[in-house]
Amino acid sequence: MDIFKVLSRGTKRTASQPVVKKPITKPSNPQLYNDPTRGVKRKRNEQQPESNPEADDADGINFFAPHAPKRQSPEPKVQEAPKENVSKPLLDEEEVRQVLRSHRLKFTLLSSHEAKKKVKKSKKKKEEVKAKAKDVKKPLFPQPLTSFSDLRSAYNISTRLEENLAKQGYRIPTEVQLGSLPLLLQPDRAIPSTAAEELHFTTKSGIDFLAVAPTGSGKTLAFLIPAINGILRRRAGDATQKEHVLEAIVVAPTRELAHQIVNEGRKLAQGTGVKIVGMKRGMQIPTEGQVEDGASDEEASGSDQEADGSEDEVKKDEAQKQMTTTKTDILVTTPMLLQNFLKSRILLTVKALILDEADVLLDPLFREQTLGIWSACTSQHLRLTCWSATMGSSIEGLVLEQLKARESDQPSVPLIRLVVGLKDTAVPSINHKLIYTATEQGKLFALRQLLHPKSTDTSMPTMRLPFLVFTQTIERATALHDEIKFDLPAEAGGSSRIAALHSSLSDSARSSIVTRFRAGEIWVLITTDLLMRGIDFRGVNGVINYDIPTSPAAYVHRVGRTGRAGHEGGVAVTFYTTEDTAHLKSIANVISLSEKQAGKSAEAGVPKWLMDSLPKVGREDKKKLKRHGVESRRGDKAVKITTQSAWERRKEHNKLGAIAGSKKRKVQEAASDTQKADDGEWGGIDD
Ligand SMILES: Nc1ncnc2c1ncn2[C@@H]1O[C@H](COP(=O)(O)OP(=O)(O)OP(=O)(O)O)[C@@H](O)[C@H]1O
Repeated sequence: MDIFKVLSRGTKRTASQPVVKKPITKPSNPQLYNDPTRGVKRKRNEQQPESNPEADDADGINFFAPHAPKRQSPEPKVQEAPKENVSKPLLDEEEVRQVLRSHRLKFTLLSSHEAKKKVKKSKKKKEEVKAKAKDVKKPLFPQPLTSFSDLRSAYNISTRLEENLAKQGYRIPTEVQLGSLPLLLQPDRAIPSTAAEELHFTTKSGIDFLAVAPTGSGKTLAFLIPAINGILRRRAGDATQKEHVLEAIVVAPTRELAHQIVNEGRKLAQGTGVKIVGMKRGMQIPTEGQVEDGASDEEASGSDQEADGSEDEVKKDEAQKQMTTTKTDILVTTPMLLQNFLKSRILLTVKALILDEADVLLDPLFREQTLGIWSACTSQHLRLTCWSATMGSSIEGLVLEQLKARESDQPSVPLIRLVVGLKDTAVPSINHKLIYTATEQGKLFALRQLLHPKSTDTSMPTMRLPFLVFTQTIERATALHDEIKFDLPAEAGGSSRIAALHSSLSDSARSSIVTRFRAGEIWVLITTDLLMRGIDFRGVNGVINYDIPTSPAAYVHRVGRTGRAGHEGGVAVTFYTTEDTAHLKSIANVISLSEKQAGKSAEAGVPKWLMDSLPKVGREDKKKLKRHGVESRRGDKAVKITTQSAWERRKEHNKLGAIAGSKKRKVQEAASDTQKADDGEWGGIDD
């Protein structure tokens, strides 16, 4: 079997691949592949939905199978509108509660602006104020999405979008999709008006939304489907709209993640007429109300018109602007790229602002740029959605504060939070392992044992390539790469199989490494926290925290690069030395909570003696660690990963490089000899 194919094999079936009957192998990750109606006690006389034989065959576990797809015309209409009438009956309240409970979905109304207004009116009556204030955080029980077929039958999504989902091989909604899609597609249908009235809010103008769901649980689809469908729906109501109008912005912390979202979005939007573009340096997008630039433009054009031939020049200028301006419906960007472009410009047309990895986007590192983008989106109809696997209460507080600040210009919109499973825990299907080494060199030794497992290494977990190795700094990533790049034998590809990826590389180098890793050409990718969030490398079998993560959230995101989309067998190894023990407790807590969640003994990842002996980490120390990492790994000295001197290392590498080069040359020579021999035999056809 071709090793490259094995390494790059994805979980999804593409349209071109045939449906193959296979034995039922249900992945264990409870975030995926669940029966969305689990827990619902169905009434006897209830009509059973028709099953979709293809979906049944492919998964064998789709108990609530989608309706057989209606026949479509061979080439569906571009920009097809979502249909208007809705007939699918809703689940009753008891059924809704059962489904949400069994999938561990918890919805909370974080703010209801109307309730606050009422509180203000009755300011004098203290008790009443207290009672109303309690109303502000209330559990909610919105309708769940019982199957992807309901997206069309109950929530009006465009047929083309529904088809694209099926084409991508998505059969059953994940838990975060199950919980969020009805609310984001049609909040007034997902939450009955009586429930909203009871809590003094209305969903007429939509909702703002926070979702906290494990890594690899399908949050990208959960925000892309409503974004694309919202554009199609609005477009259907405005026949005059011919051009692409920027209606949704997705902000992600890294270029790699932004690029990935663009790709996912384009697959979903194929044939719908919705355009998705990734922001680039120097790119122009149409803006309105350019407070500073707009004024000078007017002045300039006024004076131009007075001069001879100026009208033509103005037209030329306009045409030039039009040509260089990128028109799109959805823009995916990093905070820095868009904020640098925006400066004082305003985006009036944007109706959806999506913050992927919202906690880091609203962290001090990116806060200014993210808030800058948010305040540039001045539409009254702007709705915010925030997504992450980890979300501290301070981030929720910040979102609430910002929404309140915009309250005077906005209609009354509730902020609803969805938490899937336990808040801030890693994907439970991963096997977590903490490995102690006394020294830094011990870590290198242990890493080599993982690279070249021997049957005698019983203390070491078995890790299958490919894997990701996280270090604390760029310098350490580079140094570790230098150290181990010749560790794999030349016959297996040698140094070409190991790469380092960090932010000081050029854009093209970064994207080439990501492409090669996705294609299975690179087997060990050494990186920094640049790659810890959002990146979906489906074939990754293991994550090695060569240097400990600097926060529990960083642990969750780093190890979440494996065990994605229900895949079992992912291994997360964290090395720690004596210097790390002071910081380890909060990470050990996440590990033991994840193990418990997976139904394993809490001691499986962290032995009790270790947990008991680890010191509590103080608030200030946590902050310091998050900001600067482990002290001893900063600065020049920390870069040294090996005991060998640079000279010795270089000598050894040169030797290994020469051996690898000579082997490669021999192989090439042998190949060219064969070619020559072949040529000789063939003789050629002379023209
Ligand atoms: N309903 C589904 N059925 C099967 N696979 C799915 C489904 N939804 C998403 N996936 C797959 O799950 C993988 C992870 O999805 P995604 O990248 O959206 O996760 P995420 O929740 O955003 O993770 P992270 O928190 O790490 O960013 C992707 O490969 C995606 O194609």
